[in-house]
Amino acid sequence: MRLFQKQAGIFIIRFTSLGKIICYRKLIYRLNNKLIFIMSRYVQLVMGPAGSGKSTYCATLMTHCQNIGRTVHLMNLDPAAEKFEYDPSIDIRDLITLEDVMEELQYGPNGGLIYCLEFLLNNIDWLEDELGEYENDYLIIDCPGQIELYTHFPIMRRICECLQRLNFRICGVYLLESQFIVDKAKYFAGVLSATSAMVSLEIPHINVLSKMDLLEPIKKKELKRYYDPDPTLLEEEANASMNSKFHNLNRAIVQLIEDYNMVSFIPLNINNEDSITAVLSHIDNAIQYGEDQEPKEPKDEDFEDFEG
Ligand SMILES: Nc1nc2c(ncn2[C@@H]2O[C@H](COP(=O)(O)OP(=O)(O)OP(=O)(O)O)[C@@H](O)[C@H]2O)c(=O)[nH]1
Ligand SMILES: [Mg+2]
Repeated sequence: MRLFQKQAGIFIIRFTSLGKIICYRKLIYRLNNKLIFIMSRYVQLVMGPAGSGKSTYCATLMTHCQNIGRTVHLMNLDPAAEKFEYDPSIDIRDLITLEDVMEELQYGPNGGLIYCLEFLLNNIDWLEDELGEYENDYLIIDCPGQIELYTHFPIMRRICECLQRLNFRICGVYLLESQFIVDKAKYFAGVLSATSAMVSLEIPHINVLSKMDLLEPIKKKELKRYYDPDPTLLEEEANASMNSKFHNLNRAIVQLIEDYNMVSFIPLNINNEDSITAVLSHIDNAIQYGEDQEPKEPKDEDFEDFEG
């Protein structure tokens, strides 16, 4: 028997990292004439370019969370995904698959993917049903690798709005491959794509440098400068290695990076437990995980105390 009775919701107003205001609903339950807040639900939206290591990151986090006793669920948003180390609890392929769209509508892979996600938005009640009203929920969402989904189509934004309506606190986790970042031009390109996702989604956001285990020690040292770099210094270095006609562009990018104050990256070595713990604690901090503990449904023996 369910002991809690849902009573109402109150609206909480918070500021995002961009200084924008977000508003979410917190449920209030009644138990023996006492009103109790129910803890928010949490979600990591794992994004990044194709092949950046999103699915591997999701599997690594699932294993890590199991080891530390945290219950998390995988959700797959990639209609073209083939297989997963962990079975997704929610899977867009149960609604629509890229293969069917390409076969039946003669779409190419990229157009087909956009079609699938727009189909999801047009059937958002399917997603809402799948997400349900579970308490104490923590989801890790594996997203497709097409960055246009986060940058110029409002698809991911609408999915985030749906999650926020259902009381999820979302952290965007944007993966970039560490090998590419040591090249300044690629660093700027990576920062721009991550900034674009952050600005369009307006959710707490962290950048992760993936595949650190593949870097040679000498490159790792070099990369440290990029974790929290001085953009002006980077501009000087980039200018030194680029044609002068790009200098104004470099200046503009550096200005943008400074304005949004988001140049920091967290390195992730999936073979190192401390590295995984560090990434998770940054995310916990961003979504204030565990800040408000949910009242657990009392066991029979505890219940006698409640009744006095
Ligand atoms: N050594 C190493 N390989 C990795 C790591 N992360 C991913 N890979 C490899 O990189 C390739 C791509 O990884 P995925 O996790 O499938 O990347 P993805 O971002 O999910 O790719 P898409 O879904 O196609 O966009 C695979 O061959 C992985 O085994 C990592 O941290 N270390
Ligand atoms: Mg993947």
